[in-house]
Amino acid sequence: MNYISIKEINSLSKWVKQAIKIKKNPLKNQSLGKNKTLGMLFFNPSLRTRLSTQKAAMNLGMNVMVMNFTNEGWTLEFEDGAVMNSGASEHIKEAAEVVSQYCDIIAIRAFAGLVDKEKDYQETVISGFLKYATVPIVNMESAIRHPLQSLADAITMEEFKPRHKNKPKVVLSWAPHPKALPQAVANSFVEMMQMQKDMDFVITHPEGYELSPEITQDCKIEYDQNKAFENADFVYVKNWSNFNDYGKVTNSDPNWTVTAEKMALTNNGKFMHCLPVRRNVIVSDEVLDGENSIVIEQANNRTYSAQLVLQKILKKI
Ligand SMILES: NCCC[C@H](NC(=O)CCC(=O)O)C(=O)O
Ligand SMILES: NC(=O)OP(=O)(O)O
Repeated sequence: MNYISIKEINSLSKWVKQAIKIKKNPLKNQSLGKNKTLGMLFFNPSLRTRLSTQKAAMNLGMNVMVMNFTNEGWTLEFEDGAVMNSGASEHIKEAAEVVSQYCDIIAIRAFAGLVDKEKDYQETVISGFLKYATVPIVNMESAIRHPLQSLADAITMEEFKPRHKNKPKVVLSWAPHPKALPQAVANSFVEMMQMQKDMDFVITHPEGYELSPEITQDCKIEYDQNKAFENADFVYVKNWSNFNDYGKVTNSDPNWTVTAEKMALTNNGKFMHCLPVRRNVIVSDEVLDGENSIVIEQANNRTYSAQLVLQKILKKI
């Protein structure tokens, strides 16, 4: 079993319940991972993913090895048949086979390069590991998906959803950012929301900032952010760079920053963000520090999302 996309989950509501159960007693399965090794490979920086996944593995009694490829690993080649006479020192074929001998599970973080859309949306790095590794692979944010994050988001919404309402309203809102960021978090959030049975979902972003239509499918899009916020129970905020004008920042309109005035349009809505977040660019201090901000608990749930995934894989190996 691999965990590459949230679509791998057969019943989201069951998984969320299981994760909440783990949260109540995280050390219950301490012998499950005994003498098993998790290898965590990072091609990009991380705080939450690195520590929460390591924590989850430790809760299961696993050994953990972490490697940063950004400045410590050989530059890898992913193309079959490549003549390796320039930058890359090692082919994914050897690298993945070798790491598989040291680890029982390999977890990988490799963001989109945001230059070559086709390459990013083909998931070159994670596909290379899937092809050549001989052990299960866990996605810790690939070019186009962040399924450990969206599982944690689903857990968080289950904990905080208003009990009196049978169909909470959830808004995914784009917000400005100075740098070009991947679409992965937004893509996985959309895919997770499509699996929710009893939630109203709307995406809001400036015109031209549409995510991949293959991801959003028939999701409702509202270009007026204020309208989208009306009566929302959850506001999930995230910047992404342009998918059509690929990887470009074509809009940095501060009117899209989430402020207390905008949150006042909601149904006492909760504010969510995967973090790290740029204060007073994505969201005002007032909202982020306010009582409806659930970002810290959301980050806490990353441990139980990762623990559930590792637990399921360990039971199968
Ligand atoms: N894993 C959570 C988000 C990671 C990444 N954010 C970032 O790179 C933010 C960096 C900055 O704000 O400088 C993203 O958007 O996919
Ligand atoms: N939310 C998240 O994935 O955070 P990190 O990038 O710090 O791991």
